[in-house]
Amino acid sequence: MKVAVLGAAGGIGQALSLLLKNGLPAGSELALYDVAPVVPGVAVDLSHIPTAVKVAGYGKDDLDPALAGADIVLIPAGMPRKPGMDRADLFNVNASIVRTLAEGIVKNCPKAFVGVITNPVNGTVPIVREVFKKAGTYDAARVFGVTTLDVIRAETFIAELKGLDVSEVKVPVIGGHSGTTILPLLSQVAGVEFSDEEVASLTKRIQNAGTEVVEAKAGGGSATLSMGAAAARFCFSLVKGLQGEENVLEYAYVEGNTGDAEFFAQPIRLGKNGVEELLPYGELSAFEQKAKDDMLATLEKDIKEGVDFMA
Ligand SMILES: NC(=O)C1=CN([C@@H]2O[C@H](COP(=O)(O)OP(=O)(O)OC[C@H]3O[C@@H](n4cnc5c(N)ncnc54)[C@H](O)[C@@H]3O)[C@@H](O)[C@H]2O)C=CC1
Ligand SMILES: O=C([O-])CC(=O)C(=O)O
Repeated sequence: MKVAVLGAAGGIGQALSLLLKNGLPAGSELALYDVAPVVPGVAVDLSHIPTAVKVAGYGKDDLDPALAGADIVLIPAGMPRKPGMDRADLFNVNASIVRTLAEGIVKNCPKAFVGVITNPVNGTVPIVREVFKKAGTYDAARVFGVTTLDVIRAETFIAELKGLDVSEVKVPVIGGHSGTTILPLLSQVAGVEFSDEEVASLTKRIQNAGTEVVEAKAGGGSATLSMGAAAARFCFSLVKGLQGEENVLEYAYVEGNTGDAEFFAQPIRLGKNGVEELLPYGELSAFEQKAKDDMLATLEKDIKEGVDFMA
């Protein structure tokens, strides 16, 4: 198993790479790519951890060898937010970074599973699709926008509020990955009752959790450690699917079949081919139905921005 992390020297990249070094199956290879000159050092540093995962660092001009033969590619490359910015404000800088990296994937490992972390996810995932389409190698089952951070935040906040064991809390989060496009389905959380006020305030907190971190970091970036944990969790699920484990379920932003928007985060079953099955997100409460109807125009605009960038 070879996993490539593109943007590996960044805040997310380093946290994620550490978790992968400690958690990938024995015999795996971890390829760390970044344009920042520190990346070989990050690889050397991680290589001193005694696990059976081989780490190599690749600088600016070595995207091709970093990607050659990769089974999974995770992309946390690009600029993070500062206070006062929306994720959409990152599009101009990050769109071309994602395009360049996707072109490298198409050239070197067109069958890899691609997990896109770079914001704005709502628009960067369509860019990856368009790059693959141009090359004639697009497979919707292999391209994922990583929305796992929304899921783990929802689990954490609900467990805190209700005094539950967080490992037992499962929360569906659908839609996109910014503001109101993030839609937690609190009506589907098993064994928990919420008042209308709790639904309203928890939904808002989950939607604004990224901004909560951006403001607390006061200009020093956005979520990196929790995102590293979220991306590692998603990657380990991809690995389990690849290895033939059954019933590996996750939520991710994919070109799916909900009929809501071209790309939409929904439940998926992972397997050897990536998305083995697109699953329905089930029944929505009146609150959730309205929130979904209200956000679709924003999500569609975000998707169109990515598609138009490649036109
Ligand atoms: N999907 C999600 O839930 C989340 C997404 N993000 C996004 O992830 C991205 C990265 O965030 P951080 O790690 O905090 O930023 P960072 O600034 O700490 O790291 C970004 C890294 O990308 C590298 N980079 C820039 N251009 C590159 C290129 N062409 N090829 C390879 N590497 C390149 C930089 O050198 C840097 O090391 C941001 O766009 C951020 O908004 C952040 C948190 C959650
Ligand atoms: O808020 C941001 O800019 C980073 C992000 O996507 C998140 O933390 O969910």
